[in-house]
Amino acid sequence: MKNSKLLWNFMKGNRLKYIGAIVSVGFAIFFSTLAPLVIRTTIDSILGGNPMELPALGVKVVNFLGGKSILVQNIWICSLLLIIITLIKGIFLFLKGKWSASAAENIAKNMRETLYDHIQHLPYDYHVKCKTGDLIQRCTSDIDTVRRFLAMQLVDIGRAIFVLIFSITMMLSLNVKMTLIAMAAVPIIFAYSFVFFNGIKKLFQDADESEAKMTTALQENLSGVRVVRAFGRQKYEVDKFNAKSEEFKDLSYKMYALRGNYWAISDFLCMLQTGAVLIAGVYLTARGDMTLGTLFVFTTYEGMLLWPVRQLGRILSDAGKMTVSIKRINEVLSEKEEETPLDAAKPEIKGNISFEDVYFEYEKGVPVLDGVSFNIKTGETIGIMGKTGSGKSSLVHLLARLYDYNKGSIRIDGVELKDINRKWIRKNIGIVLQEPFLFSKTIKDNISLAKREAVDKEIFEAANIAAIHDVILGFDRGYETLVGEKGVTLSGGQRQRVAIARTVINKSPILIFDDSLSAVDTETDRAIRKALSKRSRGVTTLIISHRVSTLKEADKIIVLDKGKIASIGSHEELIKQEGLYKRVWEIQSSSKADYHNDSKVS
Ligand SMILES: Nc1ncnc2c1ncn2[C@@H]1O[C@H](COP(=O)(O)OP(=O)(O)OP(=O)(O)O)[C@@H](O)[C@H]1O
Repeated sequence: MKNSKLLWNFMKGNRLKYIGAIVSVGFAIFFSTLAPLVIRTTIDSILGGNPMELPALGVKVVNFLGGKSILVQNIWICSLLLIIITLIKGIFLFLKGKWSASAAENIAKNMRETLYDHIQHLPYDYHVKCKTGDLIQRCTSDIDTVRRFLAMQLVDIGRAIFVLIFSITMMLSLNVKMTLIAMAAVPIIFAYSFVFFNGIKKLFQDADESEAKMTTALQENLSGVRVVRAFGRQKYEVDKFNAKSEEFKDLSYKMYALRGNYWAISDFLCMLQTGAVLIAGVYLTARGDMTLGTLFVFTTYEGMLLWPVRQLGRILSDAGKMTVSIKRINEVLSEKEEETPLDAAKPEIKGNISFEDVYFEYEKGVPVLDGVSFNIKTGETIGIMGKTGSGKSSLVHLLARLYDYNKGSIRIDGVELKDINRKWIRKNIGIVLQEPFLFSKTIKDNISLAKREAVDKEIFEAANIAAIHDVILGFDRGYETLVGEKGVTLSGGQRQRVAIARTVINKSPILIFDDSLSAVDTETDRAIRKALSKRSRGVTTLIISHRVSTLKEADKIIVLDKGKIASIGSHEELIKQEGLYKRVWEIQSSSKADYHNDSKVS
């Protein structure tokens, strides 16, 4: 019910077109059923000597054309009438096709855009947890299933109903006994078709799923090609893909074999039905109980009837498939969007940050941050260190309102973070994520992503700060170099630096680097930090790193342990205390000494 309501809502603005398409199909079927009647009258009454057996409207048409005597002398008028009827039918079929296709395309476009827009506004957590492949399938093939149903099958249901109504009414008015014979196998064919397509639906679904598995294997292989090569897993990957391909082939074969059987058996049933009409019709005509023209009408109507009856089962089972797709689309649309109250504050952000007893959990009862309190003044640089999983990324994600904290308080320049507009806060906080994603665009487009109006000078300045300007100029196409899918044409360190340039271009009052200098060497790391501190005076900077050399110049370093602050202080203060920071410093400075000693030796 919820799903049909959703479909009905999406049809808004196109409902009239649909009604027009169904009415047109009704007219087309009406004219299709008229044609055999014209032939019947021509055979029986104009060429033959039988009296005219026509409804009042038919009599009026004959009189309009000049009466029976004129028609006998000008038989071409009957042919002309047939041509006109076929032409009118053609016009209505054209209108049906035009309106239903246009309505279906509009509805599909509407659905696609609504879904895409909705996905853009879903919480970050949804995207972290959802399966991307599945979401893509909902936005593409599920919408296409709905589109195909609306474009063809919905109108086909109307067509089948009109064919049944018109032909049965006409046949009943001509000969009741023959009508019963003509309809005898119809319920059987319909029931067989319905049961068959309902049964094969499961196979359709299995084949669909198997195809999705095959595509996923292919997509994973292509994305992870480097891992595959590095671990020499080509044979394993080929075998895995072949197994999926084999499974898909078997299911598809089974499906086509079953469908082949269905069409053969239903063809046979239809032949039997047509044969029965012919035999009974010839018998009745020979006995003089029925005219030759009426026999012609019955055989023609029989042909018209059987095709939609056979299709109706398929249409109804496809309607089931469409319902599944609509349900899957509805599931995404029912997900709650990130709240952005219109009255949320948009204060001037200077960069004072305070955490007070902050508690945060992803899953109920499993604290990720607990009792976290600290203050940062505008322009300070804060380092964050901690073992993996200690909550460093979660802490900075809270600042960007990618998640909301459960207890405690986070204030930016004295304003509670939860009261600040999400878009506003994200506009004022530049964050370089741990795994930066670059779009398949030019380097220039990637850097100016958050500031479309940026001029070359600003782009170059940002690239200079990120120590990537000279590297970019070294590429044949410079800033116009295209970044491949997920930035594969760039090295890890180059990708990180482009991501840094993309963030610093915006001159946000708060900058966050989530372990985003890990893939660059210590020299470049130092150069970037130096350039940043020169350009970003007054900017509050948070740097997450496992490298003491990156953190030691920070005003304050926060050491996190299992979601709690283990210690906080400057480099000088922390190396005097026992704890993680001191241990890491000792390990890293001794390995540095080893490295230098080794260098000297070599
Ligand atoms: N979206 C999520 N849903 C559920 N749990 C999560 C989610 N993201 C992180 N976690 C869990 O929260 C804890 C803290 O993760 P977080 O990424 O903040 O750690 P981290 O200190 O940044 O680690 P690393 O140094 O490896 O990046 C971990 O136990 C992690 O498994």
